[in-house]
Amino acid sequence: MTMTESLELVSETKCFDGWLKRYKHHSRALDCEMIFAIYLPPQAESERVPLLWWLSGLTCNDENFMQKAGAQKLASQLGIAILCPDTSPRGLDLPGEHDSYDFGSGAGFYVNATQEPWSRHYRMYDYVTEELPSVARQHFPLNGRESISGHSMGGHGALILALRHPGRYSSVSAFSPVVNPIDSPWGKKAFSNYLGEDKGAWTQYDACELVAKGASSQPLFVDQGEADNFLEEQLKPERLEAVCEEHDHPLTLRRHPGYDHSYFFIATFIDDHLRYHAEHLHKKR
Ligand SMILES: N[C@@H](CCC(=O)N[C@@H](CS)C(=O)NCC(=O)O)C(=O)O
Repeated sequence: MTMTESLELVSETKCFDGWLKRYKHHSRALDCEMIFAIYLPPQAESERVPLLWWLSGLTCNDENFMQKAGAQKLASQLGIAILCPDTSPRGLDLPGEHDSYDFGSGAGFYVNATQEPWSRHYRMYDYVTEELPSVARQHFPLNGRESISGHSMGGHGALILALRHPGRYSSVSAFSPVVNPIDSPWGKKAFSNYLGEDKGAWTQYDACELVAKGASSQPLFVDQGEADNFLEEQLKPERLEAVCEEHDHPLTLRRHPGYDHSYFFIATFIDDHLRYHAEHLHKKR
């Protein structure tokens, strides 16, 4: 039996004939109060609509994408809902949690932490794959079809969730993803603290490792700016390209000269991603 979760409406704003709503709820997976945002297109007033998950990057919450990507106009036309979770548990004060931008609050990395004190709350993998989908199904007119996308740490999240759940997401895409976190400074810092020093436990959260393992054959669509200041040290898209090539895994990797890591890059290409996801979400089965 599933319990109906209660949601508190934080705000609602009409936008391109649909509604942008923010809700607060108690997360059982994270054991704290969380806020998420959902854009409901106008079609949701009379029918069930498909859902695009958007996972944001370091320092973000549920608002960055909704305020900066400019996705609502086309999502409204295409009849797609978009749900943005926050990027970490909130309202806690664990030791060191707020000391740096790339670890702790705003930096949950979409993993289930196993190390104290993080393991009590930092279970973003379960939150995004189990708890929030169940909340969304209970409260919104969704038709059960889902796709997923994200940026940077959230691009990593989108790729690993899709690779680990074959058949669940109709399509997956990412902007500037951390494709090989087990070998990037951001990933090493997060995984050693959340998961411990046993690197065997890290590989289940690494897109390159999952592709090498043949976890799923889902095509990957990635956009990367060539003027991104995190490109060489943290993101390393050439690693994903090489492993996909070696294992014959379908990948579309577009490199865009001059674009950086910011939401201006995302806003420039978000329509391509929305159309890509709409094509898969609306496909007749
Ligand atoms: N030092 C930068 C690094 C963090 C960063 O670039 N975050 C990206 C995701 S990895 C972002 O989306 N920032 C929030 C925004 O641009 O709205 C900062 O603190 O903003």
